Amino acid sequence: MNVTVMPQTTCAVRARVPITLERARGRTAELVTFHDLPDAQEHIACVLPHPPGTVPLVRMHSECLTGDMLGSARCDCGPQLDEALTALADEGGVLLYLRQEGRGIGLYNKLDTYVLQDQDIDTFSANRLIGRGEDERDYRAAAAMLRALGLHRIRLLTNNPDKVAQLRALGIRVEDVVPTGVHLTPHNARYLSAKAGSGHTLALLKEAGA
Ligand SMILES: Nc1nc2c(ncn2[C@@H]2O[C@H](COP(=O)(O)OP(=O)(O)OP(=O)(O)O)[C@@H](O)[C@H]2O)c(=O)[nH]1
Ligand SMILES: [Zn+2]
Repeated sequence: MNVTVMPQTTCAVRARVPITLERARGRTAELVTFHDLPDAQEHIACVLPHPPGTVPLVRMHSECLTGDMLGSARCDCGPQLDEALTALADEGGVLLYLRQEGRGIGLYNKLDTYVLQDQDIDTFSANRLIGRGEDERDYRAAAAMLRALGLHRIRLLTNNPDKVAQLRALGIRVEDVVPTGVHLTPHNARYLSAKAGSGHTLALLKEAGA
């Protein structure tokens, strides 16, 4: 094994592990692990080199086991992850894969809300009905990871204005916001519609008539 793990007491890079990713056009990325992240979760950064002197593209992707791994059609997470990996393969940048399953409520709770959503309750109201917040995520760990990677200026790939606002409040210079695509299908139309209603910039969704 050729991985050096360096002891640290503040949030810092712990190790960089090269890995070839079929979902990133077969490019080799560095998977970066960290010491002392604020929420003690095992978040990772997936780094693809960007041209020196340019502001890197960053995607903060919240874990969705059902969408990212199983290809669930209920949400747009899987296509968004593929879109991000393809863009990062093309121009370089960083994917922060954040262990914030179910917008922070966890996998089992998310699956419980699916049962409610099948009774015509939207994704945000369903969270409230099980006693949780509509969106429990914060991006302190993401900001710490970016700092540990030496990235203070970024372009952020998202349709979620809250991610931009939180990162800026945490001292990261978000110089540009790059919209993600609108991966609309008959299965996720209600989900995307609820996201648009909660402030996500999904203008194309309206054009698509959902
Ligand atoms: N609680 C809950 N979480 C969900 C549901 N569907 C997907 N998620 C989670 O939502 C997170 C992704 O958040 P989204 O609201 O889809 O998108 P976003 O990350 O806020 O915004 P973008 O950066 O534009 O993609 C992931 O952690 C998913 O696990 C759902 O129905 N209920
Ligand atoms: Zn999802």
